[in-house]
Amino acid sequence: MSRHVVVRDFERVPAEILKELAEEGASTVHEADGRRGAFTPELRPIQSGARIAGAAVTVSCHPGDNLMIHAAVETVRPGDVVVITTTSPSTDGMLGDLLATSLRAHGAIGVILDAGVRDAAELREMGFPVWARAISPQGTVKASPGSVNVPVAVCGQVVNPGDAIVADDDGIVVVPRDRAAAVLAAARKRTASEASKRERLAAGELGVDMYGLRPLLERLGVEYQ
Ligand SMILES: O=C([O-])CC(=O)C(=O)O
Ligand SMILES: [Mg+2]
Repeated sequence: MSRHVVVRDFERVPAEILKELAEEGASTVHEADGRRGAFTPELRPIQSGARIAGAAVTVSCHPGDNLMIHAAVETVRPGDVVVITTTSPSTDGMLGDLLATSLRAHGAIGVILDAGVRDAAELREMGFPVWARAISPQGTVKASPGSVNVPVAVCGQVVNPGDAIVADDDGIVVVPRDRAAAVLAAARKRTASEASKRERLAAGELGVDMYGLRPLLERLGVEYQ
């Protein structure tokens, strides 16, 4: 039988860094990390306008079974984002307002769920953000072992416990813990340069001039008629 574990303690990206990563948002953070870390876009937010960054608590569940989400709750610390996946694809509604209430009571600020979510209206009402593969009433059981706070692969990315998860209306990005401070510095720079570009574009300046793209268009053989 394979070994299943619940890891209680691990290092997290510091809260000051997470707070600022949330302000930068998923797309900027992804660019700032050399276009790394973006989840493929199958997981969609069930609400709009939520923008969070937190340290990952990871949960690997048997499909159709939410036992390990319950086991994960006591490992959550304030500010964490719970990243849940299943060992084979599932859209069953593994988490709803009750589990969200329990996770929130221990400090979770949101959930990334590579499976189905339910009680969508109640979750929106609670203001508890969830990104999920599906919304589904399909219930799940509590019967199979899994693991908590081990590395998980979700939507093309590996998430280690304690990594930074940044999620908003654009999607989800993971930043490895040891790169988070450097990525934040790069994101700040990018945001500053975007502010001046935004002003110039609003004033009518053309991207082809601002980015110096005319020689490129010419080199590529694009003819103006
Ligand atoms: O209880 C469950 O299995 C999932 C759910 O609906 C909830 O957390 O509210
Ligand atoms: Mg429910």
